[in-house]
Amino acid sequence: MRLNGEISYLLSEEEKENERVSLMSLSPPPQHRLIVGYALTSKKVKSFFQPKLERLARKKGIVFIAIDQCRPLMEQGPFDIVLHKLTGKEWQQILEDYGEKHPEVTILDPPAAIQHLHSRQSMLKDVADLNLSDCYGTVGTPKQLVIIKDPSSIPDAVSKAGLTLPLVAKPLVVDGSAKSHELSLAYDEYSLSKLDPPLVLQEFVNHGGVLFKVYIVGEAIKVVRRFSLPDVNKHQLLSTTGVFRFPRVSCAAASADDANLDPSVSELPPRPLLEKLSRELRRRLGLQLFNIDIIREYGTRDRFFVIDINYFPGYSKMPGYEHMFTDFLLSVVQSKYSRRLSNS
Ligand SMILES: Nc1ncnc2c1ncn2[C@@H]1O[C@H](COP(=O)(O)OP(=O)(O)OP(=O)(O)O)[C@@H](O)[C@H]1O
Ligand SMILES: O=P(O)(O)O[C@H]1[C@H](O)[C@@H](O)[C@H](OP(=O)(O)O)[C@@H](OP(=O)(O)O)[C@H]1O
Ligand SMILES: [Mg+2]
Ligand SMILES: [Mg+2]
Repeated sequence: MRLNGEISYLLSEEEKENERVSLMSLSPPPQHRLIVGYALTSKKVKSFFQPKLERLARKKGIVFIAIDQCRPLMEQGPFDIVLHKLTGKEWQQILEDYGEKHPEVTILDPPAAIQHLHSRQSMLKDVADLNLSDCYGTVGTPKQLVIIKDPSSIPDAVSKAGLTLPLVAKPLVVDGSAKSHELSLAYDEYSLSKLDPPLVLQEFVNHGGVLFKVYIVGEAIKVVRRFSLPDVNKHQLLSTTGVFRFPRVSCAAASADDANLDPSVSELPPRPLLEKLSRELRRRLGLQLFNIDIIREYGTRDRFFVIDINYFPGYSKMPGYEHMFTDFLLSVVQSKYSRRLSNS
């Protein structure tokens, strides 16, 4: 938190008392403002800054300031937190330089950690390594294969890797563009050579047409249901050939939370399992702001697969996001200050 635009490293006794009071009430003392600089695409600004977020933030003493990408970041601020979702090496370097020069500023999240989610090859690695299995269930990833080039080699590569059809073809790189979300479903081996690498081929897992999105904001998690692709039965598989593009089903505004669904399909994954998964992924990925797409294998109660992880997703679609997000921003700065207080 800033006091008259200065970094308040050395606190007087009175200031320490103010900080203590504010820590207890989870809001900054009145003369303090929590300054959050943000660098987001215009699409993200529009979806994220809903009036209810702006109102609540104002009430809690949080001020959002747009980072001017045409001016050096070093000349802007001071900020307590930098919130960002931009891609590109240049931006990554700017943020890394800024972080080195301003270690007192929390960068959400570190660019190198976000980078890990920009490739569908590395994205699910930590889930696979985690190999989570406990009394609540198992969490794995679908079998997948990366194809860098040469579409004609795909049928052979797929059969060598022992992948079972149908396969979901996903662009390898996830860079926020519409193209990186253009997915297709391939029903037969021959048609695979029509695909356009670089891509990831992932086994399609039947899951009853319902997907769970687990939104993570620091330590808080919230899970919602979304409609997903319908199951593919044996008959459809044998009688269908070709590669079919499909729209961004899980992103549609309509949620499946209120739909009248088969409980064996729609029952949320056990909370302790999701908490463990989220905690572990936060630690392994080094990220605080992401969501996980998870499905339950049809016909099972407790076999789950993570199919996608998104950095700084569409939080405004999550009920109550304004509370979760503002509490998180305050807690980030307050835990930083309580550490400083205990060291002073
Ligand atoms: N392995 C799979 N098995 C079954 N369905 C899948 C699988 N992979 C993807 N899907 C379906 O395709 C949809 C899109 O896949 P995915 O989430 O990987 O793409 P995305 O473009 O990254 O999505 P988002 O908009 O969440 O970023 C999923 O929501 C799900 O309905
Ligand atoms: O919250 P979910 O349903 O997961 O969907 C998000 C996607 O996963 C994100 O990839 C989108 O953000 P980008 O378009 O900035 O990548 C994000 O875009 P948005 O923030 O503009 O809504 C969403 O589409
Ligand atoms: Mg997804
Ligand atoms: Mg995604």
